Amino acid sequence: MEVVASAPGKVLVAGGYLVLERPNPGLVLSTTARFYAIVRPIHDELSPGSWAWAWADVKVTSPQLSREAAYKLSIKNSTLQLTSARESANPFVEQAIQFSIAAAKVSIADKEKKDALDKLLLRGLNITILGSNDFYSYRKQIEARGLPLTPEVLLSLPPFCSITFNSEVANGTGEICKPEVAKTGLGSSAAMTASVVAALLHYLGAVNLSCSGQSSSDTATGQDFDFVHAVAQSAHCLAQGKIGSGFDVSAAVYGSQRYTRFSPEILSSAQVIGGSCLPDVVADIVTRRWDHEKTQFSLPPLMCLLLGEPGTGGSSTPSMVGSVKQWQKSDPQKSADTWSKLGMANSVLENQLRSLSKLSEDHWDAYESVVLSCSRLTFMKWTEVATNQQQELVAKSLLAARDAFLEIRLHMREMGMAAGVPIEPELQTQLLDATMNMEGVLLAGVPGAGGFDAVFSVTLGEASRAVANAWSSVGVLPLLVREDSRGVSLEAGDPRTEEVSTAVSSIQIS
Ligand SMILES: Nc1ncnc2c1ncn2[C@@H]1O[C@H](COP(=O)(O)OP(=O)(O)O)[C@@H](O)[C@H]1O
Ligand SMILES: C[C@@](O)(CCOP(=O)(O)OP(=O)(O)O)CC(=O)O
Repeated sequence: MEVVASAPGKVLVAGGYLVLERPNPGLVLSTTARFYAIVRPIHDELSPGSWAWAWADVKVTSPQLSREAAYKLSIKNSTLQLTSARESANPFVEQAIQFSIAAAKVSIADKEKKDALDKLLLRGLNITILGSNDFYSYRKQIEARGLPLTPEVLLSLPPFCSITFNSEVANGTGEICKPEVAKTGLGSSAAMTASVVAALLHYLGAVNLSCSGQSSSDTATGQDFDFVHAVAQSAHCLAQGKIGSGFDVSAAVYGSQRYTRFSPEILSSAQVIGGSCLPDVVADIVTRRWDHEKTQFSLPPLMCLLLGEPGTGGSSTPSMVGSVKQWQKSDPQKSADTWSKLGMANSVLENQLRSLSKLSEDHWDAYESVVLSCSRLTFMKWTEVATNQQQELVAKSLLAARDAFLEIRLHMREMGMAAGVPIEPELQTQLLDATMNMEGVLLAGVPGAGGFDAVFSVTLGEASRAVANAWSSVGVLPLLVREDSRGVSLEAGDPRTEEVSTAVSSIQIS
């Protein structure tokens, strides 16, 4: 018996910083970049007498990191003890395993089923973790080999490539920092945690994800998904050592959405885990009333999400959040004013994108013809393409969405300036302005907390190709990631065997 579950990476297109405070929403798109967790037993059968054992074996393999970790699992406490080298540890995976097993035990009341669960655990857990190439940056390797910064080069990489590390850097104290995986900013830890939790909870019979279907609207309200979310969110916060807004975990579980954060008090028991035992903490967490809100939201038809890596270096979200919070304290009036303007602009953007989705449902022909015509024109000519009332509505909404986004960027820049952090750095501003002035471009911005990470664009029709070419020519690497509104999903099998048949694998770059 083998269970394979996957969860997507995210792009926060609007609501950065504000989403940290309830009830401000964030608009988050889930992506085609996915993490996969494969769970199978280590032993095919339970050896006689082993039912009385107190410990089970757990093996976690990360082929891309060439890493294998071995643990002993306490059947009574659901806790793990690392038995392999310390370097093999992975806090996100460890918390995901411990929380999932404890949660599965809490969710199963029936004595016979509890015994069956213990027997399954005693057969050991063999967990394999794989992340799509899209989560990792290959820019440096591409440049080092003198290859062009094009999506075609990325496409030629074998799937689930081994991961390269940023070079070790001294941190000023003479200490050598731990090398960090070079990332593209799609929320690898959240997607990885969600995939492990989903696969384990399904494997242990605590949830049934088999009917997860293809559309996120089928799954978004399911109790099973709420259970996966509560467990994944708690494990992720504990491993991360901080409570962010949680939009990344929510997108990994439910897919694209309008997200309002959970009240951080829900995790108060998880924070004091040092004192209380894990099963009690998990019993508390899964019975809490989780108050996060996720409403259906995704890009309207014929729109495309494109990401690019400018390669100007990464940024640290926690320190940027710290600076913004500091500014809120030191200048409450001005910061409240900027937040209120940002909140309004975010809401206009959301409403315009919603009305575009609605127009596409109600008046498809008008919608299609305007969007496709606009995809070949710069925004200044967009009103000219409308020849009837419905078409005019579509063109007006496109322009209103664009204006709202320009306003968002303006206030994000203001916020960055006031807080002393480069939320939309000057170099990015030039790139984003140039992109937003191209034919068929609706939006171009810095996702999430902003900074020097990836940039994104939302384009119309086939315009993404020209944008990708333009980005390549100015040294911005267009990524292969697109929007995919699906959250957690059960897979038919090991993604490596599925992808082998389709992959166009020519050059080895790692
Ligand atoms: N393919 C992989 N297999 C196992 N662990 C991985 C893999 N890719 C990333 N990780 C782990 O995921 C974590 C990423 O966490 P973090 O740096 O917080 O990233 P993010 O900001 O993307 O969430 C790290 O602990 C890293 O070791
Ligand atoms: C500032 C934020 O509101 C958004 C940060 O979004 P990013 O997408 O930049 O996040 P990371 O993947 O953690 O770097 C913080 C939050 O909501 O937790």
